Amino acid sequence: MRNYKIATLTIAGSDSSGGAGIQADLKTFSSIGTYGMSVITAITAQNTQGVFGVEELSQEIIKNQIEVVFDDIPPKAVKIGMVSSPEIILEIVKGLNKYNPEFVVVDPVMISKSGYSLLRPEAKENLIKYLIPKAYIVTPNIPEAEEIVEKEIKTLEDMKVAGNKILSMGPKYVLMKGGHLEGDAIDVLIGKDVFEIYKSERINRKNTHGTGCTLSSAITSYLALGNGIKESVRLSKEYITEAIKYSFDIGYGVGPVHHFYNFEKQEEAVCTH
Ligand SMILES: Nc1ncnc2c1ncn2[C@@H]1O[C@H](COP(=O)(O)OP(=O)(O)OP(=O)(O)O)[C@@H](O)[C@H]1O
Ligand SMILES: Cc1ncc(CO)c(N)n1
Repeated sequence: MRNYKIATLTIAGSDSSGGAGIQADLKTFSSIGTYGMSVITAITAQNTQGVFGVEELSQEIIKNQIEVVFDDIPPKAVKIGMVSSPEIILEIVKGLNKYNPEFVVVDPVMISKSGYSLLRPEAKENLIKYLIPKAYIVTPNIPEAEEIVEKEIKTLEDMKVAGNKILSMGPKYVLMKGGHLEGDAIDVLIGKDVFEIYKSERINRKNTHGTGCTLSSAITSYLALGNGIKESVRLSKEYITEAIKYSFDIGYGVGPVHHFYNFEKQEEAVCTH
């Protein structure tokens, strides 16, 4: 059930072409039915063909955005995406410590689909040491997980081993995303007493710009709306699978996934005035 009085926040980078980053996150929040807000960490000049420039925002304005948002509309769940520098990571961790949101979803964004690095190499240490331990759930894809555990991942068994290693770094749950392997798209959820496999058929489409951002924002929304972790991931996997199925050609490169908007009657949305 949608509830526009439940706020969700994305702390991430802007994608000027609207397919990934902040823009994908806000589209997902709206489509699932939470009130979306944003703290922008960096601006990327990006389109379906690649990333052509990045400008990080200052620590001051990032801190300022976090404080004014939390002081006015405390989000129930927060998603963290592109956080490119060690200093930006520390600023965000300070904010999380100050406000203690119930759910923190960390998508450890490192490299864009087009191969552009969105995390400075020197930021990896802070990501692992300070941000991942704050996560309720962390959602690495295969290359990100390989970078975090410093080991190659080729099979489902490798995914389990790496997932457990990441779990030992402090988050409550790890969702290992298998989109980069061959065959079915298999994601694995690992927690202390949780082990779940989410499987969908691989959809043969080139337009997968923003899949990771969309999945982690969907999890953020479903958690905020009161679903448990397994149900949140199940619903999010369903969301991303449909979004990829109906992705479309726009631009000359890797197009975006499609966000569905179900404009139900006003009275069906929970939104008391
Ligand atoms: N071709 C596909 N068909 C079906 N599901 C897919 C496909 N590609 C990815 N997925 C699913 O999409 C979700 C995102 O996974 P993926 O591994 O693509 O994330 P990502 O690499 O972080 O994305 P991004 O490049 O946007 O950061 C996962 O649930 C994955 O299983
Ligand atoms: C700003 C931004 N965040 C995340 C991604 C995901 O790769 C991207 N392409 N751009």
